[in-house]
Amino acid sequence: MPHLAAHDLSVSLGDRSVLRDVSFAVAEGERVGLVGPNGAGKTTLLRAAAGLLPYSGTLALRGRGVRAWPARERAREVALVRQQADLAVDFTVAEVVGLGRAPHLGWLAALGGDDQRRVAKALAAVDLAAFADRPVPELSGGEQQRVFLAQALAQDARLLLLDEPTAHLDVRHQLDLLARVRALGAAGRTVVAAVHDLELAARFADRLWVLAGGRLVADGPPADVLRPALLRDVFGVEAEVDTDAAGVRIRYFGALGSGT
Ligand SMILES: Nc1ncnc2c1ncn2[C@@H]1O[C@H](COP(=O)(O)OP(=O)(O)OP(=O)(O)O)[C@@H](O)[C@H]1O
Repeated sequence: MPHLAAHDLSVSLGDRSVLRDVSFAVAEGERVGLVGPNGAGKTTLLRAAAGLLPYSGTLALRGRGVRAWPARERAREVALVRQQADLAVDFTVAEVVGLGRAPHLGWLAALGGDDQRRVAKALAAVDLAAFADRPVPELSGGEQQRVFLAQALAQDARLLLLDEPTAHLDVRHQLDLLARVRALGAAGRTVVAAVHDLELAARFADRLWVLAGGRLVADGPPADVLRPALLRDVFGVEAEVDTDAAGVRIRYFGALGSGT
């Protein structure tokens, strides 16, 4: 049974049809890169998969409709790391990551020894062990992003939905984070991550989904999907693509219609 599967999934927000007839299946342990132009519906797809949006069609987590799962049970199975999560309160890094343990604890129960160990492990996994006692609002955007990834890791969900996890990261932390995400897949976690940088997406993912105008227009191995014709038609850029054992490299010549 797929870990996550959709059939003719459609989502409307307000009176706008944002996802249309999207079908896919993700196996346990697969790493999917979700790419597409601004406004294509990537965030919406991730939020729907987390059970946060009404939809039509089917969207099943381990064979059961995502909205049919009791919220607490679903939170042990799925973690969504949003774009630019805002934190208004002055929690420390360790406290915020500790919140990821909530679905595993009794009502208002304190973290036990095992929870503390998982928090420490999650902090180490994102290279933030030294930041445990720092207030989160004082951290840089990229550091905060790693805190929220650590929170999802501490949550110990089998399915990680990541919305632009590398957006605020410097290049070392981008590569480092995606390598860690790859390792999570190898450890049996399923990852679906929206990533704007197509080369980075190709580097970590087994499979790319390309969304355009709310439709899934391509689904396959990165080297098959990232062809010049698709880059032109979907992303509006002229580019050359080299594929070899080291990965996919894209040389951009310019945006269509911009005269560059
Ligand atoms: N609450 C809302 N009501 C109406 N339309 C919305 C709402 N939220 C998002 N949309 C629209 O849905 C479309 C898809 O948005 P979404 O955020 O899923 O795109 P995205 O692919 O993640 O974009 P980006 O790359 O810019 O983050 C956009 O056209 C957006 O304007």
